[in-house]
Amino acid sequence: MINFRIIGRQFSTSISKQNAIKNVTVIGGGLMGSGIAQVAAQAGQSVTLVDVSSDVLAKSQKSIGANLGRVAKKLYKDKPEDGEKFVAEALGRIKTATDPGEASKSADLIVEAIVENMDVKHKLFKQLDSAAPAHTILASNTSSLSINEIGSVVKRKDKFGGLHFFNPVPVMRLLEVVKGAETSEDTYKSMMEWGKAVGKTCITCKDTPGFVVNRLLVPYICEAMRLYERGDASARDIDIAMKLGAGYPMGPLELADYVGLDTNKFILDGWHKKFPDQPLFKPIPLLNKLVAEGKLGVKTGEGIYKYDKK
Ligand SMILES: CC(=O)CC(=O)SCCNC(=O)CCNC(=O)[C@H](O)C(C)(C)COP(=O)(O)OP(=O)(O)OC[C@H]1O[C@@H](n2cnc3c(N)ncnc32)[C@H](O)[C@@H]1OP(=O)(O)O
Ligand SMILES: NC(=O)C1=CN([C@@H]2O[C@H](COP(=O)(O)OP(=O)(O)OC[C@H]3O[C@@H](n4cnc5c(N)ncnc54)[C@H](O)[C@@H]3O)[C@@H](O)[C@H]2O)C=CC1
Repeated sequence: MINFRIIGRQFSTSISKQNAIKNVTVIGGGLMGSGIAQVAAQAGQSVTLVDVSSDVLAKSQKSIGANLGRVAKKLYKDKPEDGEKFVAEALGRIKTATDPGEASKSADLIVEAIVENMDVKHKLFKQLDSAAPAHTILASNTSSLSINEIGSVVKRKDKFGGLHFFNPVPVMRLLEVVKGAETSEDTYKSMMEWGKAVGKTCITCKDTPGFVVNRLLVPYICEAMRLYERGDASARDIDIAMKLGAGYPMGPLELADYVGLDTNKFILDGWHKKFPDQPLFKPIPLLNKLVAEGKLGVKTGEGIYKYDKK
């Protein structure tokens, strides 16, 4: 087992002996999917990364290469040639594809990380359920939707659950493993073992809105946006306050841009629809305006803040 640290966080690239999952298909090559593909490949697994867009896949491969380089720099500080080998080998384990059905045929585990929309996820999971072998576990990386509701369209309900990663996936050490009402004990154990094998500390959570982290974090981010919208403090000062006053690595408004304002809006709108009386889930005009203008945060070069385009 190789252990290493990044900014004080412990990582491991071991493959657990009990982990029977060797072939992983990740659907969605955006922010989260590319990170999930990276950590699985780093752990020695064969990965197929799927997206509807070839352009997205080309961009993902580029960012995975760069992020593997950051990991290698720390892992092989004194042996850069070994670092180059590590990057090349991990990249070599990642194939890309645009057809989810075809890419499911050899998967032991499929992790879905596409847009946060129930209808789109349902359509995809129906297709995956009919294309994947009987033993394949299907999991969603949803931030806020119900695992039971997403899984309602699959026949293999015992082999369906939630695997919720955090952004940036290669750095954040937590994985929330979510048991749906019909997730079997075997599936749950396999998901926990796989999480450990890709270097994460796993916690278990029931299928409740936002699981643990987002149920606490999303209302916090939303309250910061409302504070800013009311003009109570500037964006910079709100972020400085939470970094220096509460010890957070990023302020809430920086974090909103980092997660993606579209994702924040998908989460809030979904919860508001389900729980219309909960004041914490009420729509935020500023968020709606920025998303309508295509200002989605870091990924589009502008959100609450402006960013240099790469
Ligand atoms: C919406 C949801 O459903 C759930 C969510 O994900 S909610 C969001 C959860 N995430 C957070 O809360 C993130 C909070 N922010 C942080 O932890 C930190 O600001 C951060 C790790 C993102 C960046 O840290 P930073 O110190 O500000 O910046 P930076 O110097 O670029 O990165 C720190 C280190 O991480 C490494 N790093 C950052 N991103 C990386 C990546 N994608 N891959 C590999 N390494 C990475 C960098 O190489 C750097 O390493 P060194 O310090 O050794 O050079
Ligand atoms: N952004 C974040 O910080 C986090 C997001 N999540 C969740 O992960 C999921 C993905 O989020 P992001 O990676 O941020 O989104 P993103 O917008 O960066 O990536 C989504 C990708 O899915 C692709 N896609 C859409 N429909 C598809 C389909 N039918 N088949 C294949 N690919 C398809 C899109 O082309 C896009 O590249 C969402 O459910 C989100 O809620 C979970 C944790 C953190």
